[in-house]
Amino acid sequence: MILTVTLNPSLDRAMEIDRLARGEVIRAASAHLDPGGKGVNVSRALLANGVPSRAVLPVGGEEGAQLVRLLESEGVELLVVPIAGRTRSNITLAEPDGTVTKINESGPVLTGPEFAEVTRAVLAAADSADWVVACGSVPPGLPVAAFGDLCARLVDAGVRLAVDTSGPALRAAAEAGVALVKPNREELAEAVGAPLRSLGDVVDAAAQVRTWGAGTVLASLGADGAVLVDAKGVVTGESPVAQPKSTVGAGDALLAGFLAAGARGPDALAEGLAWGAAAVSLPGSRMPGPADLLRNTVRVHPRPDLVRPLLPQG
Ligand SMILES: Nc1ncnc2c1ncn2[C@@H]1O[C@H](COP(=O)(O)OP(=O)(O)OP(=O)(O)O)[C@@H](O)[C@H]1O
Ligand SMILES: O=P(O)(O)OC[C@@]1(O)O[C@H](CO)[C@@H](O)[C@@H]1O
Repeated sequence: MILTVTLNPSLDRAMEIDRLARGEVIRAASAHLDPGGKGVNVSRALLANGVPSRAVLPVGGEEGAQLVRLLESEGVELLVVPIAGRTRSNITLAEPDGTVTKINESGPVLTGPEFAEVTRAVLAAADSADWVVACGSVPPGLPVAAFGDLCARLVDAGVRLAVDTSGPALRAAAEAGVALVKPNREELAEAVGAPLRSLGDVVDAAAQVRTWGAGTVLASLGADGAVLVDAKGVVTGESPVAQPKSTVGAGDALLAGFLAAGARGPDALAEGLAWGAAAVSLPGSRMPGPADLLRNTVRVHPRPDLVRPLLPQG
């Protein structure tokens, strides 16, 4: 069983539009409402592929109730912690050329007592988990140090902990000695304070994050694929997508596939890439199931060309 923790979940509203024109009324061609938040998405992807998972999430207000209803209708096993604040709604605007504009609310305050309740739920359920996966932004009101303490408590308890977050929380997780971090290109560049222009830059940055304490770095690079750096070395890979629909949640699908396939080595990276590419081919934050996975388009490189430049950033 893989336990996910989403401290700042969301309702994800995605709309397909012709063109993002500032200051105009834009008519959406279609709209999707999905349960959202990075850990929530990891649980949804695992469930869609028959891997047992439970999701811990604080929820509040009408939006929170709707989020719970959506997740229950998908069959996601939940450990819900009620909070006073209102669960956020995040908006995605997707254009035909694959450009995605995302507007995320900061989310409700998570108070000290509410975080204590989340911590209690996580520690109680972690005993029976193969992995605990803590993902997404740290909500307002919660000090990064408190998030770091949660990571340290789980690591001290012998839990295999994977973290996908950004900014100071990413560094706090690495310093707590988590088994795995999954930054994307921007998050990794911000963590090391330098732009990443080639695969070699990514490998160097990942190596730096490992010196802070993280065991494995799985760096996701959008259309450039992903880079896996661990004690055994470096593996890279990619899986081209002919018609990207929405990249939202692709990183969560990549992480879910990597964990589902054992979380080490080229085979797990290849599985993660298949899940990430499949998520990109689906609209909104929809997570792929077995019928969406095209494993034969995945390429992994145990001896990668590290001078290969990355695609220019949009
Ligand atoms: N345009 C694309 N073409 C092919 N594969 C893609 C594309 N975008 C993303 N992917 C796949 O999805 C994975 C995750 O993408 P990305 O690096 O954008 O994650 P992310 O920023 O963490 O996403 P999110 O936070 O929305 O989950 C990549 O490693 C890659 O395998
Ligand atoms: O604001 P955060 O917590 O960083 O990210 C939240 C979010 O953008 O991440 C998921 C995609 O990975 C979406 O479901 C959700 O809206």
